[in-house]
Amino acid sequence: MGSSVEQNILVTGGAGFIGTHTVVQLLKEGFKVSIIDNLDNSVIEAVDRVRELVGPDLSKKLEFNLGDLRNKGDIEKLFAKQRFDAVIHFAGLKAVGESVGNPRRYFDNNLVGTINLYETMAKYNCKMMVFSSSATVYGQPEKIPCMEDFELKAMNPYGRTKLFLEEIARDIHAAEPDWRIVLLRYFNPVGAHESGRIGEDPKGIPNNLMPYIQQVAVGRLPELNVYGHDYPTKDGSAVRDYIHVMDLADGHIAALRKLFADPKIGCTAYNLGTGQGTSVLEMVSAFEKASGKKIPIKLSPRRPGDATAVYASTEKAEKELGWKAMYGVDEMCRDQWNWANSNPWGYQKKH
Ligand SMILES: NC(=O)c1ccc[n+]([C@@H]2O[C@H](COP(=O)([O-])OP(=O)(O)OC[C@H]3O[C@@H](n4cnc5c(N)ncnc54)[C@H](O)[C@@H]3O)[C@@H](O)[C@H]2O)c1
Ligand SMILES: O=c1ccn([C@@H]2O[C@H](COP(=O)(O)OP(=O)(O)O[C@H]3O[C@H](CO)[C@H](O)[C@H](O)[C@H]3O)[C@@H](O)[C@H]2O)c(=O)[nH]1
Repeated sequence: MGSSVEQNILVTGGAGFIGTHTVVQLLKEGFKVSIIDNLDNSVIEAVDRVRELVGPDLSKKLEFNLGDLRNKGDIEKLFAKQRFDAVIHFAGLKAVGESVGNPRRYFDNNLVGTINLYETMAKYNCKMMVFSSSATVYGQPEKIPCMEDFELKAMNPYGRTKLFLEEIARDIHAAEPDWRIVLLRYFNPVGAHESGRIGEDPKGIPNNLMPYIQQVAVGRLPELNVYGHDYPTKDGSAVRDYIHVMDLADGHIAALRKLFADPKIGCTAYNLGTGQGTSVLEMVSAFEKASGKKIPIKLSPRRPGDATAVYASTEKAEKELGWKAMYGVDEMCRDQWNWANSNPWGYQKKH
């Protein structure tokens, strides 16, 4: 199903985890794609794998630009040479712990980079944006499932950049109503493309659960620390809404189509989750089942700042974007393992 007119999309951070998976789907859906990425948290091999996955013909519609959103000139160069119909804005730093120790780096990268992007988009009259927000803007939710109209809170500098960037988007739209902005609040993206050719490849020791489990499974790490076993949940471990990265990628296509089709979209937030809560221990056992590997665990104290249970209300995205996650945790673990098993060191050739 290609789009009738070929639309040109700028994807910031397109070499990263969610970016690469989304670019594959965009190309398959008939969009033309330009990536801008400074490769701060990614490698060019990931973009090469995207080309390999979509094949030589669709690869002709993909352009990679090495550039940093903090340098307005890098963005300007792209807009000066071609017209973009919309921007999907993934580029940003995302490590919560690092943001606590170095908030200036987060404010500089995430806020300044995004403001430069808006300025350049406005200058070239490109006023459609899909922005990567996060369930982190719900803080420690008092009620679950999280609904888009809940009060928003930030728990750390990273979360504050997402909250500020949501507020900035709402202010820009309020002042200039011709902007169309979709804020996508991702829950916990996991899994990989079913081919096992692209996936998440964090630098250093992973902070997030699934990349950590995956590195235990391939023998890079000895055991998983399960942070918290005394939460008031079914098995004492914390509950999250894990979502397959390919479902997430398709959520971006749905958001783009909504932007193009609905002049009244304004600036609107949507949750991208499955609506299902899964505990850490349930995730471990689903991964063991998918991989046939035993994951040694150590029950450890709670991680500071973690919420007990977070999952999405998916009604608004279903109703207004016509999008619903298709995959469950078994498929997420199957594809995560497929990626890990064939790329134990990620995109590196060998350690
Ligand atoms: N993965 C998650 O758990 C999660 C959850 C909620 C929200 N998000 C958000 O989604 C977006 C994408 O996340 P991801 O998991 O793909 O992360 P990622 O780190 O894999 O991808 C981000 C990409 O942006 C690039 N980048 C960062 N700063 C840049 C800059 N100034 N200029 C150009 N490129 C830059 C990085 O090199 C990287 O390739 C981020 O904004 C993140 O905060 C991620
Ligand atoms: O080694 C680990 C890593 C994680 N966990 C636990 O696994 C759960 C999920 O943790 P993640 O770090 O994978 O994900 P979070 O829910 O903490 O946060 C992630 O998803 C959020 C959205 O909900 C934000 O976007 C945030 O930036 C992003 O890191 C938590 O209970 C955590 O304590 C472990 O037990 N051991």
